[in-house]
Amino acid sequence: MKEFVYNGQPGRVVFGIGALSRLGREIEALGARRALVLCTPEQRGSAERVAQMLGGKAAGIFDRAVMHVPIETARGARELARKRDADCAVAVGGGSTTGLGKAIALDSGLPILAIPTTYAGSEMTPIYGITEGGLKKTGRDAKVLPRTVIYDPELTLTLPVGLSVTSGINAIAHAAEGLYAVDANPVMDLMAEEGMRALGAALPGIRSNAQDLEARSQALYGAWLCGVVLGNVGMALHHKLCHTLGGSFNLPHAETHTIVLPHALAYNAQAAAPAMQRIARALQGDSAAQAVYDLARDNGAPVALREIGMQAQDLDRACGIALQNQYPNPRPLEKAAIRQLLQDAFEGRRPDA
Ligand SMILES: NC(=O)C1=CN([C@@H]2O[C@H](COP(=O)(O)OP(=O)(O)OC[C@H]3O[C@@H](n4cnc5c(N)ncnc54)[C@H](O)[C@@H]3O)[C@@H](O)[C@H]2O)C=CC1
Ligand SMILES: O=C(O)/C=C\C(=O)CC(=O)O
Repeated sequence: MKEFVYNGQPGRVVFGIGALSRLGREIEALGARRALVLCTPEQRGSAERVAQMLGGKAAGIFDRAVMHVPIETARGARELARKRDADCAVAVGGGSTTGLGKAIALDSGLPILAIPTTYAGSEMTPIYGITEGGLKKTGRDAKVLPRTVIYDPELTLTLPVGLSVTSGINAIAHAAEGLYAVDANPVMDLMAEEGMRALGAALPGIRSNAQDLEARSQALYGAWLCGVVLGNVGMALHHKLCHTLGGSFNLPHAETHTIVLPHALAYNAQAAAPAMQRIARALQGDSAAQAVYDLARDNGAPVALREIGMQAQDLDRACGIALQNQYPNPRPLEKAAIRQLLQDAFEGRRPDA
């Protein structure tokens, strides 16, 4: 076995159908008295329910979370937290809402209680992202890691099937790249494989019945494990490509991950063979790249960048940006091969192996 370093990350997880009912006790355990509730405009109803459960401990609702945390939104939320004398942020929603909570925590150190409603996994990471002047900056800081996470599968029943599938594959991407990360370790490998297995089994169940609570529970459990992997080890080519396509071409986050992952895995297939075997085993396929592609296609997800708004004339520029500030990757980044990868993803070709 290779030498490795494992950093345990503090954080309390409460998991189960109906777990939201424990909110009051969890706020008390954090020692909080005034919690600011965060959400997207679309999830205002869930935030109101949460605020009602908090009763006198609710410091208000900030309902302007959007993707990639624009600095103006972060400033608005920080200002409201100060005005209302909040000593805790409760983020109810997906990665955008958790990300807003992180922007507050980064500034003030306020603890976050996260209630995830997608499979993005941000609640398990010390990674934050803030967008200013059209540029998204990401970083790691222990103080943005949520202190408590309540996973209640009932809250995911309303997540549309399409987004459930792509968000689940966003989570799978964290685990897949964690297996070939420069700082991979055997503990994260176990979580990565189990997380992918749970999601790979759950997504077809959700597709056939979005109200299937057992499938929803499996998916959320898988998302948790995959999020832990993202929070513990570094990411590689796939995440770099998705950050390029999302950040510079405004492509939707989960869909972009879903489309790019098979091609990033095909690119790394020879250089990271043991990781590929584990991914294929977890998803019950013969090849990692094809198994991810089939999971997306067979469950109605987009498989081509051109389906989600990418323009053919932007592929050269995307390739150029992806080659700058490279993340460590098992196979060196070769310009012609990366350009071909983007072409394949643009057209939605099923990888050969
Ligand atoms: N820092 C980190 O570790 C990570 C950050 N992210 C960030 O998170 C953002 C993407 O987060 P996502 O969760 O993919 O999307 P999101 O949080 O933007 O949610 C997408 C849409 O789905 C709605 N929604 C969420 N849960 C729902 C539910 N249960 N029922 C009905 N509607 C629901 C939201 O209101 C929103 O309109 C990106 O900005 C990405 O960069 C994603 C993963 C990890
Ligand atoms: O952009 C961020 O907030 C940081 C990480 C991610 O979005 C992870 C991902 O690409 O899913």
